[in-house]
Formats: sequence, C-alpha cells, structure tokens
Amino acid sequence: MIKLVVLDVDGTLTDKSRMISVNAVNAIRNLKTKVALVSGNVLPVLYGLKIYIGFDGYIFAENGGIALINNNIEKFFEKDGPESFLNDISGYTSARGILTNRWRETSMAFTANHDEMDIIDREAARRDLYIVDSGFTLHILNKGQDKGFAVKKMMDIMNIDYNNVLVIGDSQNDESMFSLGTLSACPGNASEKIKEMSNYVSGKCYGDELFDVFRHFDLIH
Ligand SMILES: O=C(O)COP(=O)(O)O
Ligand SMILES: [Mg+2]
Repeated sequence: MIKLVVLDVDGTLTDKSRMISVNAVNAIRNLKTKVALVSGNVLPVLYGLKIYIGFDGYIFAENGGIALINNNIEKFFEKDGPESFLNDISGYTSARGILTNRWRETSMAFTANHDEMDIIDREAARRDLYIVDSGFTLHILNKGQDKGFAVKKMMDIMNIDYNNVLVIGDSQNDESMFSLGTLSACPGNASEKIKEMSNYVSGKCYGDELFDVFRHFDLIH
C-alpha cells in the first residue's frame, strides 16, 4: 500500500517556464496519501508551495540538502564546498551563480556554457563534489546529497518500506530516487532515462499527469 507520494517540482508539477499546472494543484488536493515535495529549488520556494497548495507533508529542498520536517528545519549538508568551488570556477569559466543562491544553505546553483562542463565536472569530482542538471538549473552538490537521500530519510521517519513509496519526477536530478526500488512514475515530458526507470509513463505532461498517475496507482478514483 502506498503511504507516501514524493513529487519533484520543476517539469513534474510545472511546464518548461516553471508555470505550475492547476491540474497538479487539484490532484494534490484530492490526494489522501501523505505528500512530499523534493526539489533542487530552495526551501523558501518549497515552503510557499506547501502553504499555497495546502498539503500536509514534507518538503526537501536543494536536492535533499535541507528540509522542513514536522515544522523543524533540518540541514543535512553544508554549502562551504559548493560555494568556494563556484567562486573558483567563475574565475576561469563561464560559470555564474543564480539569484536563488542567496537562499541556499547546502549547495550552489549556476549556469555555464555546455562545452565547459567536462572541466567543471572533473574539478568538482576532485573536491568530492558533483554536478547534476534538473533540466532547469545546474547544481553543485556534496557527495551523498541527492533526492534518494531525501526519500530514504522520509522512509526512516515514517518507518515504511520501498513498496510503500511512489516517486514522480522528470529529469537527471530525480534518477537517484528512481533507482531506490520504490514505485515510480513520470510525465510524458520526462527524459528517456527516467522513462526507462519508471513503472508507469503517463501520456500527459507538465503536471497534467498527476490525476492519471494517481488513478493508475489507485490513489484516487
Ligand atoms: O533546478 C531546480 O531548481 C528545480 O528542479 P526540480 O524541482 O526539477 O528538482
Ligand atoms: Mg524536475
């Protein structure tokens, strides 16, 4: 029985321009099962989504780096490494930080020319960091910091097993939770890799898939 539905945000509840789907909001509001949002975005954004969509559940921001759990903010990683890395590579590549870095406490996000990503990836690995792409933003993360970490943390808190969890996501930074062995689904706009990893691929996209996915898993009728 599914006891937790874990939702990615950008590209799963939203379209390419990050406009949230009204159908996604309604689907979440119709769901009786506990919901968690897990995103690369920052905690203030996820907190706003939690309040204005209006659901009881967990929010994990910065790809699992920081969370709001039972009204307490919990930080699981530090931003020192990602921050000094971004400062350094900004000096010799096109890498530039983004606006939401001012609210990041455990990671950094940036843009960079695609042809520089090999150099950036190698330098990140040398510092025990890694880069992941959400399809919207590039993220500099600490080793072990990923959405899979967030899902396992929630499973511990709720004392539930992999078959009690349904994860829904669309891109590379969701792969760590898709490889855990939980139930999984994705919108029609997901990457080919996520589609291959999914138990169910919806024909609908950008948030309009939620009602379809929830019905497929018998979560709403
Ligand atoms: O990259 C971001 O900020 C958001 O990405 P996600 O919600 O798809 O994880
Ligand atoms: Mg996404």
